Amino acid sequence: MLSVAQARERILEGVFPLPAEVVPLTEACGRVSAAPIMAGLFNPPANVSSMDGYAVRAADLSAGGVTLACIAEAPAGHPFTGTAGPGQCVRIFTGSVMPTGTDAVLIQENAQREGAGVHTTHTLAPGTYVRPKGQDFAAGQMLVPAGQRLSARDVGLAAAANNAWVRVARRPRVAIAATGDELLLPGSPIGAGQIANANTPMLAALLRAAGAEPVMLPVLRDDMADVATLERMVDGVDMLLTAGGASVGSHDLVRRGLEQVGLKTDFWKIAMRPGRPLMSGHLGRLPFIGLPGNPVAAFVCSIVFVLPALRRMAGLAQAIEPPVRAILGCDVPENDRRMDHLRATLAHDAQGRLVATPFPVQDSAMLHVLAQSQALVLRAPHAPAGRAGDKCAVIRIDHVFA
Ligand SMILES: Nc1nc2c(c(=O)[nH]1)N[C@H]1C(S)=C(S)[C@@H](COP(=O)(O)OP(=O)(O)OC[C@H]3O[C@@H](n4cnc5c(N)ncnc54)[C@H](O)[C@@H]3O)O[C@H]1N2
Ligand code: MOO
Repeated sequence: MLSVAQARERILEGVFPLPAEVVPLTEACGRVSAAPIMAGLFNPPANVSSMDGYAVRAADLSAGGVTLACIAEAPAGHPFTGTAGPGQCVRIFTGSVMPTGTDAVLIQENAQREGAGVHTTHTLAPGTYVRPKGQDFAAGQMLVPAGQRLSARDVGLAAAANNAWVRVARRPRVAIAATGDELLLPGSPIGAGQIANANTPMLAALLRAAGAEPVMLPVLRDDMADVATLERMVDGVDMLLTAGGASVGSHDLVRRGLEQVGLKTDFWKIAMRPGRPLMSGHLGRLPFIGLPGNPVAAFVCSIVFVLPALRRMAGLAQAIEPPVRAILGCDVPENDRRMDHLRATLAHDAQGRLVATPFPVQDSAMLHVLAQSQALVLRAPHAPAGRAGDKCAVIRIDHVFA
């Protein structure tokens, strides 16, 4: 059986960066830059004051005190067009362009205004309270490289650099089809043997939080012909996910149903818990991942396989997020040959270390446990028993909404 790492590599080899689109800056947060964001101007655009006060010539200020002639007032946005000569100053404010001839700012707290005169006993080094032109960035400078998920900070930076639009990777459109005769829409009257479909809403939410556009397909019956109709529902999508019908039961027909309409299965079954019956392949050129039906397995497989594939589609340099170091909060038994992903809470101990404590029952149908978990503790195949306090690696699942 393939290892988790091998399966993920195979999936990543079969997906490619999507074309770019141009979006208004206000829509850019969370998107991935598809071209470098460049500075269209200098910031600040000129030498500007960082305080309210008087633009002075530092050489004019002497230890014994001096009275300067205030020749103009130049608020931010209204630069003084003249020149301040020796013995002269200009009333300025935070953000005002430094008038020609001045080189320092006397803050108003250290000055006494006497009619047209400004008296001070303070001395200043040249450059005091002056932000030099381009201190933050220069015109033509690259500010954000391509292939980076844009933060609110990046949006502020791009705006300051006079960009109204940014080029970003198109959001991947991901079709999701749950399978199972027992599934009904949440909120339906539930009859004997029926359950509410948890996977479609959960996966749609996860995908949306990861920057993709979920396309929710109808629930498929446990019937090969019904599964085969999927082929007609995936026009214009970038990836197809199914959930359920992946295992060996005679009703688990996703693989066989899709193979009838051209699915080329790359692999089926991997050394992973939860998620052994994971499938992967291509339907024509469309990447396909068949998730197991148990909702916890479907979620964990999405974190481990689908999100990296989406990162690659978005053009992010790092498709696989490295696990985080933690220590175990309780003993764990030795592992078998399947890489395990134990649902766990996270806390900090007295030394500030991250402590991951797996739940005692790790059934892959227990959504309440999953919802209370903040991390998946990774247990390598054949890992020996672990003791509370031992180091471990975890995948955090407590980021916003995911
Ligand atoms: N004889 C074997 N049986 C099973 C094996 C095996 O290797 N040999 N593998 C087990 C493992 S591991 C998993 S995981 C499951 C995966 O099975 P399927 O992918 O075929 O999923 P289903 O049988 O369709 O459903 C499993 C379980 O999950 C419930 N389910 C399915 N879809 C949803 C949904 N959208 N919302 C809520 N719950 C859902 C379904 O009712 C079942 O209870 O197979 C094991 N069996
Ligand atoms: O993958 Mo299954 O989820 O171990 O139950």
